[in-house]
Amino acid sequence: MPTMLEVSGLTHQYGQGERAHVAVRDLAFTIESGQLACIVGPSGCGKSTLLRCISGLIPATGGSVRLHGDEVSGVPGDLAVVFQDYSRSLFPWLTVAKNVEFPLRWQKVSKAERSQRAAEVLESVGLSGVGKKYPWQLSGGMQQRVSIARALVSRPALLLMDEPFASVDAQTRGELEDLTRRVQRDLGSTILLVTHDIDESVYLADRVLVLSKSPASIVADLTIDLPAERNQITTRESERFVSLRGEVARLLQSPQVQRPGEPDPATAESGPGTTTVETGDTAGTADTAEAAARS
Ligand SMILES: Nc1ncnc2c1ncn2[C@@H]1O[C@H](COP(=O)(O)OP(=O)(O)OP(=O)(O)O)[C@@H](O)[C@H]1O
Repeated sequence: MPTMLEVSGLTHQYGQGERAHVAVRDLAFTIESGQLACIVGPSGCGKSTLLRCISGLIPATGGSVRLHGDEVSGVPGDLAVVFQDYSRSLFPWLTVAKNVEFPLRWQKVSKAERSQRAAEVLESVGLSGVGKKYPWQLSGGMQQRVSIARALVSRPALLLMDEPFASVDAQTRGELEDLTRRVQRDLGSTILLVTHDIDESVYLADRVLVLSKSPASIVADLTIDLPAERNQITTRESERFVSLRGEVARLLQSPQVQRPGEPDPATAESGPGTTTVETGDTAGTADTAEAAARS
């Protein structure tokens, strides 16, 4: 599979001088075309900052982001983002169909094609027949489906999702997870999704990237070798799922998972023997990090 996203040495620092805060440091990873990768990391570690840099909303202060080989220096036309807060991202004065068509207004697409594509994509997220309603007439889960449809209507090369299911109830969350995997499979979408939820990351992903605490760096890059067909009950009960979930949880909780040269404050006095995990080069880090987590 060709590389869709290449992040190299990515650093982002907010502010200058005494107020400077490095949110992400020297991140490097690639996402292949058609892959669904999840990012998990502790609260405040820099996940949203990473997505903002990838989407071109804020510039990297170091390193680079490439989308299908082109350097990202502003918001790329073929990238879409789904945010957690659907109620603030949909326009309440536009119908569902007009919300979904909205991104096509900047493309050379006729009015007839706009409405046809909106209808198709609404059908693909299980919302055919609601195009004439307004967002506020729909449930939260349905509104988030509209947001996903709107993101997909322009057939983006990369779909970024920032905690997309954090504001819906558990059952709707499961339905939206399955929808996301179906969309990835049916449309061949490349998806990078940030979540706080370890189970969700394992259930959804082909790969899970585990970030360190702030400033974020990659401490593990796990391949999720579960069968492609997933089921909310049987997959989550499977031995492999439970094992992978434990692996991610151990990585996240491990006090040993520190950046090189930055000892864990809790063990700083212990000197040699403090375990560190290489960052930057993601290859092979999972085993090292897991070993750190288990030691
Ligand atoms: N605009 C900003 N100016 C200065 N600092 C910021 C800004 N945005 C974020 N930060 C800081 O950068 C760090 C990373 O923030 P970010 O929102 O990227 O983390 P996150 O992992 O997405 O957090 P959460 O999991 O809580 O959503 C935090 O310490 C945050 O306070």
